[in-house]
Amino acid sequence: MHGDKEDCDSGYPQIERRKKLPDPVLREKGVSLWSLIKDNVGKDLTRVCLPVYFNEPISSLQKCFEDLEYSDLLDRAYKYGKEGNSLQRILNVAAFAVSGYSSSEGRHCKPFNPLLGETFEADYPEKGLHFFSEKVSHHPTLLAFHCEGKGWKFWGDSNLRSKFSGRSIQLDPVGVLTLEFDDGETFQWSKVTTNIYNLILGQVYCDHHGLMQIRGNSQYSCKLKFKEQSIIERNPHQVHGFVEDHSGKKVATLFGKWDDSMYYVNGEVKGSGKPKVCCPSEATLLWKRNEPAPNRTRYNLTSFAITLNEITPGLQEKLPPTDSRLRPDQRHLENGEFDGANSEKQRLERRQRMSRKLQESGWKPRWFRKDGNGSYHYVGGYWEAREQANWDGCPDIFGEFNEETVDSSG
Ligand SMILES: CC(C)CCC[C@@H](C)[C@H]1CC[C@H]2[C@@H]3CC=C4C[C@@H](O)CC[C@]4(C)[C@H]3CC[C@]12C
Repeated sequence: MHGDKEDCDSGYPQIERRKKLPDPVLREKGVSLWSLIKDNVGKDLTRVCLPVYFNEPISSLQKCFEDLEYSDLLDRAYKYGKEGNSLQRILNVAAFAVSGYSSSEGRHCKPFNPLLGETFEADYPEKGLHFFSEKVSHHPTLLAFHCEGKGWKFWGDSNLRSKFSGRSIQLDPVGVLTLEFDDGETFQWSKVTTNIYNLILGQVYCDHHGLMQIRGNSQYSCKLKFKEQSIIERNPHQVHGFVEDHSGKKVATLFGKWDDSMYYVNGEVKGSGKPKVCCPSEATLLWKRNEPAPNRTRYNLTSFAITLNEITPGLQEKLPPTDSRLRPDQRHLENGEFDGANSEKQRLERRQRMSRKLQESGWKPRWFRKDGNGSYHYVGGYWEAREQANWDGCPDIFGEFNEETVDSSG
């Protein structure tokens, strides 16, 4: 296996990960989404209680890590910047910011809404990555994450504002994502608007639109436009934008599709969408989406997403009691044990209703702190605690709860 040796990053252990989800124990019975939605019009989408039929077997803490599938773009951006190539750095950062959307294509299930204090760790030495996320607030629903890669750190918190508008649900992400390279260069951007269509008839799907601005202390900034789909759109999912220098001069043009690939050409190329001169043969490829998973299920998870809820050999003993992988309803769903999944989900949701009280009585996240601007920062210590298998102060959030501690008004 001579080639393999060269491909893998020397020094990083390879972890054998699964290629498919477990085969379901039972067949699932369908449920009408509309019959459930019509009773919930105007409510916060993240808090609507739906049967597990509408869930995919990963939590939003895990889904957050899906945005890092193409983290090698950041490794590349770090190397380029270190060699003094600031333009290549921002081009790769921009491609990374778009690449996170590719996993949403073909997905139509809702991730599990984590319980307050639930966490998720992803130790991917084969990618040179350490990722950690925690649900830091239940009202409003807030997640925070912190990730370290080869030469960079990436962090942020995610909150969604949702609006139901008859034809679709609109999700507006609130908050900024920050990327900091070890040489001190930083970039910040926010995610664009996501719409979910076909809630009433047909297959549910999502689309993304809006302007993404990537800025920081670099000499370059980048503007990317995610084009809103229209009924007559023959070429959906388009992203188009420019890298600009301090004076506002366009030094490179980016174009592509969030579910497929991104390219660039030097200089300014006018015309939005797919400019004629910008056929891929004259442009340079920055990012191309991985092949879809060969063993696709109804959930349409990517090969990368399939690995997120797996408990690889030796991992169970290392996890804190709050990790998403230990959440029983999600595990049941993954195994195709739908009755168990539904009853456990109901039990945990009942339990979750005491979170508001918990939060009001001064509950604080274990691994993140809120700063003056209301954004969350990792306080550190998770991987150190894991090293010592010391999970003091990590509550048993998935177990039975004591009825007396719950407000009977719910
Ligand atoms: C009502 C239910 C059954 C419909 C299922 C809707 C699916 C398509 C929804 C539910 C939650 C949604 C995700 C929620 C949050 C984000 C973060 C955002 O920055 C990009 C889109 C993304 C990743 C959404 C994609 C679409 C999504 C997966």
